[in-house]
Amino acid sequence: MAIAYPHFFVSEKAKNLMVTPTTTSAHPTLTPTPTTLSQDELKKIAAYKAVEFVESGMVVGLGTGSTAKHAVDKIAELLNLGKLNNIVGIPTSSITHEQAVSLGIPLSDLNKHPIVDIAIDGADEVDPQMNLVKGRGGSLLREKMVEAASKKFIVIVDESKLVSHLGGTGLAMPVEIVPFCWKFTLKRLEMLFIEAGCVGKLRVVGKSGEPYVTDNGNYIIDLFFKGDMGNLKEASDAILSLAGVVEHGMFIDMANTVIVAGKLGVSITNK
Ligand SMILES: O=C(CO)[C@H](O)[C@H](O)COP(=O)(O)O
Repeated sequence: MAIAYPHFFVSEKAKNLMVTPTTTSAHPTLTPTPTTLSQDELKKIAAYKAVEFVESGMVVGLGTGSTAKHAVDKIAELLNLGKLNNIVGIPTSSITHEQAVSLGIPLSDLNKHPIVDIAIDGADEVDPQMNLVKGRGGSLLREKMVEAASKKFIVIVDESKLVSHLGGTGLAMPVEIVPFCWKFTLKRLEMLFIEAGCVGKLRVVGKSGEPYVTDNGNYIIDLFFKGDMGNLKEASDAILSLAGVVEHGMFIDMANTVIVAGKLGVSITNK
């Protein structure tokens, strides 16, 4: 269950950073009446705020999803206006690659740029310790590679993504696996969390029943928990210990900054 913001998560430090509806000068183009903001407008506010941290000459990890898309759009806009220069983007998925190419953002990869100055990406869940679930959009592996290589990883979310603990929403915790004998891997994943009533489902494309295939040619098993999956680090280690698992969608202790846009304003929390 998503936790209503700002009853938790917004630290005193973050509260001081909240942009109230009256501080229009801080966001001259981003402050319509807060009560009328849609979820997508909140995503855009968080994304635009994150782009303020991007400086000319930086190598920038470009996230994936409907929130990160706004950040990519904004970076392109600032490049076109000459307000940012010499940016190199490292896309975290083929879809973001396509978006960035269409907008004229110069791109590279981790082979050529192994150190990323800043990465900006959305998340599916954010807990009070700034741990994340990512990958409901299917790009968790490249996202994790790029974000692990980043000096600063900024997470951008609307307030609906805030949770008290990961996996407790009953929504999917994605695991990328190799296609070979995927049913066997699915069963082994379920067995790891049998006490938490874990059910795994192969992600499929629409109603076709065809497996969803990631940018890396793999499948995704979505894990659903009835109970608590327990200690995150232990859960992570257990999942990664299974042969056939490529990566999972828990991003533990990776985010440096979380920007949350909610009806009351924007909070920025740094680790
Ligand atoms: O992890 C992701 C994609 O793999 C996305 O960041 C996550 O799913 C959030 O997406 P959105 O911004 O559309 O809510």
